[in-house]
Amino acid sequence: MKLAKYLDDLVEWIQQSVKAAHADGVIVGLSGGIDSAVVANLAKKAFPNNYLTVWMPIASSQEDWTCQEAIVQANDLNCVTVDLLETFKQIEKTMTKTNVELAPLALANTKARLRMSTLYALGQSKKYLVLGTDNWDEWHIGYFTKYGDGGVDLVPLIHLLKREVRQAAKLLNVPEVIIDRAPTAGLWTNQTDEDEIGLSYDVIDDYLIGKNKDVNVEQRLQHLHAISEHKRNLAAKPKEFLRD
Ligand SMILES: Nc1ncnc2c1ncn2[C@@H]1O[C@H](COP(=O)(O)OP(=O)(O)OC[C@H]2O[C@@H]([n+]3cccc(C(=O)O)c3)[C@H](O)[C@@H]2O)[C@@H](O)[C@H]1O
Ligand SMILES: Nc1ncnc2c1ncn2[C@@H]1O[C@H](COP(=O)(O)OP(=O)(O)OP(=O)(O)O)[C@@H](O)[C@H]1O
Ligand SMILES: [Mg+2]
Repeated sequence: MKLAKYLDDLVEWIQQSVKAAHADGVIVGLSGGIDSAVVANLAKKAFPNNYLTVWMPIASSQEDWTCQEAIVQANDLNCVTVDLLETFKQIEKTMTKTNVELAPLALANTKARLRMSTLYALGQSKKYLVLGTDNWDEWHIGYFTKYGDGGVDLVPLIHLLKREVRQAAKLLNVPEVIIDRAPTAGLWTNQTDEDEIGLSYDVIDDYLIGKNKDVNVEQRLQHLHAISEHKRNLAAKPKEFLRD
C-alpha cells in the first residue's frame, strides 16, 4: 500500500475511534519534533474544527521553540501554550522534601508525565481523545515514558518506521527544517534519541523489516523489546480471586 493512502486510512481510523468513544475530537502535544508534527497534521485532517495542539515547554530549547512555531505557521495549526516550568520546579521541590534522592531519569520522566496530565485535563474538558506520537521504532523498544508520552488514547503511528514518518511529514508539508532535525526527547540538554539508544533509527528501521541481521543489533533490540513489554500493556494484574 502507498503511504499516502495509509495516511488517509489513519485519518479515517482516528475519526472512527473518536466516534466510537463518543468523543468530539483530538488533542496532541506539539514538541517541535517530526512525530508530533505528523500526528498534529493527521489530527487537523480528521477534525478540522475539533482538534488542539499544545506546546508545553519545561525550559525547552530555543530550537524546540522555533521549530514548533515553524510547524504552527507552515501547517496553520490550532495551538495553545502551557508553560510547565514553574509546575515542574514546584513538584521537584516538594518531592525533595521526602529525602528520597531523586534519580535524574525519574525527574526527566516527570516532565513527560506533567505533559500527559495537562493533555488529559484539556482533552477531557473539550471531550477530546489524547493522541500519542510513538512510531514503530519507539514503540518496539519502549523508548517513551510509561504513563508520560506513553499515556495516551490512540497511537496512530506505531506501524510506521521512523523513515516512513519522515516521508509522511513530506507528504503533509511539514517544514524541511523539522524533517532534517535530529530526533530528541528534549528531557535534558543536548539529548538525542540515537545517542541514548546507542543505535541509529536507520539501523532500527532495517532490523524491524528484517534487513539488518547483525547479531549484536538483534540482541540489543530484542533485549530492549523484552524489558519494555510492561509499557505496551496495561498494568499487570495478579491472579483472579476465586470466591468460595
Ligand atoms: N518488568 C516491569 N513490570 C512492570 N513495571 C515495570 C517493569 N520494569 C519497570 N517497570 C516500571 O516502569 C518504570 C520505568 O519506565 P519509565 O518510567 O518509562 O522509564 P524508563 O524506561 O527508564 O525511561 C524512559 C525512556 O524513554 C525515553 N523517552 C521518554 C520520553 C520521551 C521520549 C521521546 O522519544 O520523546 C523518550 C527516555 O529518554 C528514557 O530513555 C519503572 O520505574 C517501574 O515503575
Ligand atoms: N515541549 C513539548 N510540548 C508539547 N509536547 C511535547 C513536548 N515535548 C514532548 N512532547 C510530546 O511528547 C512526544 C514524544 O516526543 P518525541 O521526541 O518522541 O516526538 P517528537 O518530538 O514529535 O519527534 P522526535 O522523536 O523526532 O523528536 C511528542 O511527540 C509530543 O507529543
Ligand atoms: Mg522530540
